Amino acid sequence: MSLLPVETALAKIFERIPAPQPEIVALPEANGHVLLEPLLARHNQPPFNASAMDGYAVRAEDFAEGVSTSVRLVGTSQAGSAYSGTLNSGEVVRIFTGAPVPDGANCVMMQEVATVTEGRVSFSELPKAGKSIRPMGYDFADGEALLAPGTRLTPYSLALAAAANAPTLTVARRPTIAVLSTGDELVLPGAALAPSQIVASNAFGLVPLLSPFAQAVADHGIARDDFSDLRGKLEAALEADIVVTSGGASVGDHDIVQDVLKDLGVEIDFWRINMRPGKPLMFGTRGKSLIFGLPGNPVSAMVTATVFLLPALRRWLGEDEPLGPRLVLPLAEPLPPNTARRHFQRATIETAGSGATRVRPISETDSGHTSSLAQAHALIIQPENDPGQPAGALVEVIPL
Ligand SMILES: Nc1nc2c(c(=O)[nH]1)N[C@H]1C(S)=C(S)[C@@H](COP(=O)(O)OP(=O)(O)OC[C@H]3O[C@@H](n4cnc5c(N)ncnc54)[C@H](O)[C@@H]3O)O[C@H]1N2
Ligand code: MOO
Repeated sequence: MSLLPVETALAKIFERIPAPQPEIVALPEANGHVLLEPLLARHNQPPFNASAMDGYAVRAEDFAEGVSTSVRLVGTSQAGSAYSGTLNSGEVVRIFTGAPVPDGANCVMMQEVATVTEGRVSFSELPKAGKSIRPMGYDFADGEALLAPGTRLTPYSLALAAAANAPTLTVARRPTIAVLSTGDELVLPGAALAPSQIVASNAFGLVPLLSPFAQAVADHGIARDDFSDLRGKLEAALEADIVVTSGGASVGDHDIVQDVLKDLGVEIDFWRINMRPGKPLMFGTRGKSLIFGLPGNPVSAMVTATVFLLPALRRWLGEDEPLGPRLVLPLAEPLPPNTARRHFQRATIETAGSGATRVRPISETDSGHTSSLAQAHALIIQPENDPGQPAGALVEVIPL
């Protein structure tokens, strides 16, 4: 049986991902979307030379060492209401944080160093040109490209978009996703378990894992290992851009997902990857729909979703780095030798007393062992046939 290398499988998936489609979203709906057009500043920020302090706007040259130390208070500039005149030699204007610096002034002295007596102001420090002034356009200039296409929008970048006066953004349309669990033995959480029944847990991890990248993730529930039940439920699921099944992906007599998919006209691109957990992953397409047949084992389902589906979704959205974040960290303890399959090993990330961050493999490797996956902070990517690594060796990890 030949098993497909992980990279080949990813490349085959990426080949089937459509080019990103534009969609315009208002800022409050834009978090997590990926920009398709650059964010361009629609004005200078700040729009005028602005004071960074509550204090007094002065001409620094009036205070050159040994020269006049007291100036005459002639007015006020506050946020939203500027001082209209020009500051002349020997004059000072009361100013507040964010307010426009009057023409002629080139320095703001904070009020803590000012003394005001009978309409005149003196300072305990020497004013210097440029002090406590944010020049017009200091943050960004009108027309400047602030965020590039491919940027995933965060609360930080959305605050920037608002500051740039952009009420909407052009982003990539997100796919709709249908999740379908398969298996005669499955019951929903909360039910009383009859003998040989298993709680269907996969969808409860997959839906929140995929949701940040999707327009909607619909849980289509459980299909039985019965051709017509599975066919009907898969047919409905195929309305979505992406269909994700779990279970029935292997070689058992009840593993009929692939047969039903073929019957529905799905073209299978590949089946079985050279990795553990997750070997029986299946991928195919029908028209515009992509179908991922994940293994039923709970750890295999979540790991294959992390290794293949998340990059597929990032690619769909046109993200810069479709593989997502990767770290290289030293091992906190030795990593045992690997088999011929690439191993995505559960691990915790810890910060030692010295402050060094290290990754500690979790010895549990069973693909049905959900509690160890829940404890893991990362997956160590251990290459095929790796002879094992000593503590301190650097390994690549996928943070979870
Ligand atoms: N003879 C062989 N047997 C198996 C092979 C093989 O190559 N030859 N591969 C093994 C590997 S590796 C995996 S992974 C599993 C995957 O099997 P399936 O995708 O067919 O999964 P099922 O048999 O349906 O279920 C496996 C296991 O997971 C439980 N399960 C299923 N769905 C859910 C769910 N939604 N939530 C929680 N748990 C679920 C199910 O009850 C089984 O215990 O095949 C190996 N066998
Ligand atoms: O692919 Mo399986 O996940 O090794 O049990």
